[in-house]
Amino acid sequence: MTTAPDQQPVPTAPGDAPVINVGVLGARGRMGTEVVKAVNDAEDLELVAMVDEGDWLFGLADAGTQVVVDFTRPDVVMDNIRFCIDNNIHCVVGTTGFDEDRLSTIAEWLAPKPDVGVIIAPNFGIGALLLMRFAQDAARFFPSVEVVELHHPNKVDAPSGTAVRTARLIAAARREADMPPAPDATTDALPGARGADVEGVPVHAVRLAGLVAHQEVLMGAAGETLTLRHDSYDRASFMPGVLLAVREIGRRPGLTVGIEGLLGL
Ligand SMILES: NC(=O)C1=CN([C@@H]2O[C@H](COP(=O)(O)OP(=O)(O)OC[C@H]3O[C@@H](n4cnc5c(N)ncnc54)[C@H](O)[C@@H]3O)[C@@H](O)[C@H]2O)C=CC1
Ligand SMILES: O=C(O)C1=N[C@H](C(=O)O)C[C@H](O)C1
Repeated sequence: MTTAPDQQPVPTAPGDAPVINVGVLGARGRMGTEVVKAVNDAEDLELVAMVDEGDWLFGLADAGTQVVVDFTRPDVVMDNIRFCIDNNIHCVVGTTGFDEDRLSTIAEWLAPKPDVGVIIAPNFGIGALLLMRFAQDAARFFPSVEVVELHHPNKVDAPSGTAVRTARLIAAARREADMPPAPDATTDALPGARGADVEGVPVHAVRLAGLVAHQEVLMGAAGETLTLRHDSYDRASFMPGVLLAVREIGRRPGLTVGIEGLLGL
């Protein structure tokens, strides 16, 4: 403990840094449960609120939450972010479902709140982020590209947020290199057979018992292919990235998309 100027005791972490009060939204879900464990294990973080469906959001503010971690559902996450911004609570968001419209709306909400931060991260896994970077770098060398994401069967959205972001990054790299559309002579296909079209990159979603979160990027050129693959076998793989975002968000007001910048990638 240290003493603040108003003589209120302020808990401190080892090294005398102030402890960060964390609230978890979606605390009873697969990711939320893991975040609760990770926060409880971190000496510099204090778990002050666990909120799930049906609970009162004001519990977060009442508990003195400084940073919320949201792993809920695409259909409720915008309301949660709005609540956090209105209550001057930083928000680290792993929930999927963000398009340009949603990001612009959040930026508008943040405009009158220059001290509040929102980090939206399609994936907190270091390996997944590296895969995205490698795919971006390799994109201009291969005329053909397809993204395949593979997940547990309880996932509500498809394709995954990570796959959409990966495809968009690849598409941007291809545009920058003035590449033509990938060769594909298909004129006759059952609907869905060629996957979803994300800015010209086909994205395929597999749902399979036994899986957690996996992604492949397949690239092809004359006589060769390159396969990049990442596997999250356990949700613990996302926790270092989540905790990094929680610790950093106070220094990053405004809207941040992806944690690549926090990792120096
Ligand atoms: N960015 C990343 O690295 C990762 C993102 N995700 C994403 O996180 C989200 C959650 O994934 P899971 O934990 O697997 O789902 P889940 O279904 O296990 O958990 C979601 C939880 O949110 C709760 N919830 C629903 N509405 C709520 C509300 N209005 N307020 C508070 N809680 C509410 C549910 O009751 C449930 O406990 C998904 O969008 C998923 O794609 C998942 C893994 C990693
Ligand atoms: O629902 C999941 O499990 C995951 N969701 C995120 C996504 O949609 O990209 C991240 C990771 O793939 C796990």
